[in-house]
Amino acid sequence: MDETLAELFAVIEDRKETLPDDSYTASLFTHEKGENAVLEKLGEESTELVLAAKDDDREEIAYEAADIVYHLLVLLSMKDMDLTELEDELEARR
Ligand SMILES: N=c1c2ncn([C@@H]3O[C@H](COP(=O)(O)OP(=O)(O)OP(=O)(O)O)[C@@H](O)[C@H]3O)c2ncn1[C@@H]1O[C@H](COP(=O)(O)O)[C@@H](O)[C@H]1O
Repeated sequence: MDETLAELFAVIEDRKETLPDDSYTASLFTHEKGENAVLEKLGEESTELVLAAKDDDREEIAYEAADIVYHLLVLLSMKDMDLTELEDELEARR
């Protein structure tokens, strides 16, 4: 899981740097709404996750959770944070 997150974060950082035309990630970094675009996504997907959980829909829970994790990593990158800051916080709670 750590490796998956690290690889995804590296792709996000690359998209931020290179801004390819066909990249959804790049479109979040250049969105006219600024960081609100990713913040709105996180809000919408949190609601969708809650609904999936209430329905006991395991497939939908995994889908929405993945959407949230991806957009969370985009937010960290947007704030020029590193994945280790999240990992350090989680480690400090063990
Ligand atoms: N993990 C993701 C990822 N998760 C979600 N998304 C996009 O986030 C958007 C979510 O929007 P919506 O919630 O409106 O859409 P939805 O989830 O299809 O529909 P609902 O949940 O609303 O029913 C969709 O366009 C998804 O494609 C992602 N886009 C990209 N990635 C990763 O980022 C990499 C780089 O992608 P590009 O930047 O597009 O090259 C990819 O290889 C993936 O590894």
